[in-house]
Amino acid sequence: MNKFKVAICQMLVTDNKEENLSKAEEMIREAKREAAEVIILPEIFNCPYNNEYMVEMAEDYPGKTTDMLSSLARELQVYIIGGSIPEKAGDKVYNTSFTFNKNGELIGTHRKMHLFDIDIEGKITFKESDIVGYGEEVTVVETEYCKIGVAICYDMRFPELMRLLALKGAEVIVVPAAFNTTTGPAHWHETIKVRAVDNQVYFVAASPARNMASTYHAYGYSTIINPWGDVVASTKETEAIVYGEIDLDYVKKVRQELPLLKHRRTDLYTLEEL
Ligand SMILES: O=C(O)CCC(=O)C(=O)O
Repeated sequence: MNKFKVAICQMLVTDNKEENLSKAEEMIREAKREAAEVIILPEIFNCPYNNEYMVEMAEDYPGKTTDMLSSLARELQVYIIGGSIPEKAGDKVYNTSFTFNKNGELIGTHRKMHLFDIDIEGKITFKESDIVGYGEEVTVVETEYCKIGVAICYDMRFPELMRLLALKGAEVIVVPAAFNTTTGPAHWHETIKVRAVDNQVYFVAASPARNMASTYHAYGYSTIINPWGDVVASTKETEAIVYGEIDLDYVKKVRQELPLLKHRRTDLYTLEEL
């Protein structure tokens, strides 16, 4: 089984949780009709990406959103990488991605490790760490196809983490993300391309659609890049499902022809997970 089809549901997220969940369900069902086997949602898909909403709408695991993802995965016999949601754990909130296998079992939980605390003069200020706790684990999930590294948005700006995912065996890296109309045009395409090329993986970056009625204007442009750096599939800022084929033989081929991972000078430098 060296090929499989992935789908990114680039959905429009509003401040109505019920609407967001129905939209996610509708798009997941549509992706299944198109024979996707791994279906991916964007970062913070059940509420707006905004500190007040994230606190107000945070859910425990298991909860309404994760129950829905799990039962859809089981019913439709697909993997679901459930974007991310604000997860309540005790008195903390995390920005967390839950992954379910075809039996609806939870096979991965990634809590965003790098929090988006930025202040770009005259453009955008965001301080996620005011309300979100730091994740502490590197996440690689085992699927029947291959290992998939999962990280969330700002996490992808840290090449060390992306490299660790590849060193832990990931042949695909999936990143639910929500760049914005300042950092998106500046860095989105370049970052996902270079992470794919550096680590010789398929890189799947899943954004919400842009909602100008919301306080945070997501960039959109969900994209799948292959290990050579070619765009497999992409879209613009409006709602859409992006489909692409992952070819694991191609990962092998690129890694054989240009053996970057083997040519690292680990006698001179190392990268380790503590
Ligand atoms: O890195 C960026 O430019 C955007 C990051 C972000 O929006 C996030 O981490 O949610």
